[in-house]
Amino acid sequence: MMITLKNVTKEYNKGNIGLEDVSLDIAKGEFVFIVGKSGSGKTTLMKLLQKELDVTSGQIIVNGQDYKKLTQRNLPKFRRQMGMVFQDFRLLKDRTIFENVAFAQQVVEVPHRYIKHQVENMLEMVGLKDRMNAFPNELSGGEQQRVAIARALVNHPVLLLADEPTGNLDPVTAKGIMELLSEINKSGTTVLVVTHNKELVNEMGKRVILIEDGHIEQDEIRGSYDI
Ligand SMILES: Nc1ncnc2c1ncn2[C@@H]1O[C@H](COP(=O)(O)OP(=O)(O)OP(=O)(O)O)[C@@H](O)[C@H]1O
Repeated sequence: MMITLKNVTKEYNKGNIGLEDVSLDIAKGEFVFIVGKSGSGKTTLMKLLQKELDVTSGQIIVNGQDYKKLTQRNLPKFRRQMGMVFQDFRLLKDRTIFENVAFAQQVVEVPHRYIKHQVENMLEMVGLKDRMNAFPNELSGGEQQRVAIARALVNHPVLLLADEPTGNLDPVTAKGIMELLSEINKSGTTVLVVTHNKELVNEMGKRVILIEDGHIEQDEIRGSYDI
């Protein structure tokens, strides 16, 4: 399994429940949509998976690593196995497209001579190699999201977590981004996508997990999103 949650509960201060007694298995290589109303617990799940938050009770195991045994010291290295993509892209505005993607590699101290080659390969995959010297504000929203995806993938993560990756994009661009995520999945990366985009969820015929009030309400292999 890539992801296992066993009876996971996350309780915030003042008794606010983020997730309650959630158990879940996601196999290596799966593509999964996480859907549900605002406040249902989707972001809580993503933050627990990134270990940005700790569980109140229960167990999380990702790629063989039990989160309880993950020390603060090992956390950065562990997180490098995960790529993350957000609704608001989160690119560095004063860096070029190339530098934005290269930055992820400099952080992990990839030898300089490899960086250029790998960054260019990633930008080629997302169709933006010819824009590598542009700055983020010279790109459309969809293009910026492609850069963010290239950045998330440049260290070859086993797991890609995307929180509302198409939330700021028009329907056609959103579809292109979902198709790109699907292609990435086909090359072996496990992909989890939180989204409110019903049309795309229904069109893509992937596994859909519906969260409601901190519980898994529905989990279907080729699911749809009707609520
Ligand atoms: N830091 C926090 N402190 C207290 N309660 C919180 C905190 N973060 C989230 N919650 C509560 O936990 C529940 C789940 O929130 P979460 O952010 O996971 O929902 P969501 O499904 O991601 O919503 P959205 O679609 O609006 O992003 C909500 O009731 C929310 O109020």
